[in-house]
Amino acid sequence: MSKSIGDKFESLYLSGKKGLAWLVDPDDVDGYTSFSQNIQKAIKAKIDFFFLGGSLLQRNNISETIQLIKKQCAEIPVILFPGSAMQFSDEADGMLFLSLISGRNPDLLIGQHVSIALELAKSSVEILPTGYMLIDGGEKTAVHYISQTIPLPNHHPELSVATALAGKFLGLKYFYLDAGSGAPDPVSPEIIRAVKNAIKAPLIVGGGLNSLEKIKLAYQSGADLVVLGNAVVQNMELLEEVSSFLETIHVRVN
Ligand SMILES: CC(C)=CCC/C(C)=C/CC/C(C)=C/CC/C(C)=C/COP(=O)(O)OP(=O)(O)O
Ligand SMILES: O=P(O)(O)OC[C@@H](O)CO
Ligand SMILES: [Mg+2]
Repeated sequence: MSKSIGDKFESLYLSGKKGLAWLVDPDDVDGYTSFSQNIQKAIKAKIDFFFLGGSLLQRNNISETIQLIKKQCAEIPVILFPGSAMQFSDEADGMLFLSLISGRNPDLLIGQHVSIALELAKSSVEILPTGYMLIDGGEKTAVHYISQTIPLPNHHPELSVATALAGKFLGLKYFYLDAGSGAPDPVSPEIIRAVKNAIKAPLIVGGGLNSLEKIKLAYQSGADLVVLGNAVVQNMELLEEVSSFLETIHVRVN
């Protein structure tokens, strides 16, 4: 792979272009045929990254899922978005090395990281040090429950800014604002805007982005990379809709 994933994140941030990631839940990967068809749709929609992971995975099929993706497209990077250190595969291109800085659960700030560090050092998986911040999306989501942490309020930007800045001062390079999967309210434009202005670094946004309008608003507020999970499970065509929208703005940017 020519450019590193970190470089790709940086260039989205620096160019003002917008990226799109599809979050694949390995538990949902059942039939080879239907998954293959969806991969084809994702390729056609020119997604930038596959994200792979879940709060609570039931099956041990991460490597198998990566192989299915790689068989059809070796070019689009597969990035682990792990709920725990157990969700590791050295067949991935990269791993969001998430530290849950919105919470005060030491295991998710540093514990899981220690348990996988030696294995990561031996692998060629690219490590992406990421400040992961849960934002209140109006409902308790799986990530809130599993992490046993309290999300940041969705309408109090100073708290999110202070949290993100602390992460930046600790050396984290990328930031992920997540309202939690299937959240009724996505991360608010004011939080996205305030965090982006403060950190001046690549910003990933996800959780509850289930319509083109919500996705556009996230991009316009400062998201460099949007992550879509549940909405795509319901309707694969959303990837194509977002892609068409991105083509129009990319034409305007250049
Ligand atoms: C860096 C290492 C080794 C581990 C990270 C450990 C951390 C900080 C985890 C954060 C807390 C957590 C449980 C995150 C999970 C994030 C994730 C992959 C969510 C995907 O969505 P789901 O919550 O599975 O959605 P569904 O319920 O819709 O499947
Ligand atoms: O499934 P959705 O709501 O798109 O959320 C994606 C991801 O950001 C959750 O961690
Ligand atoms: Mg899941």
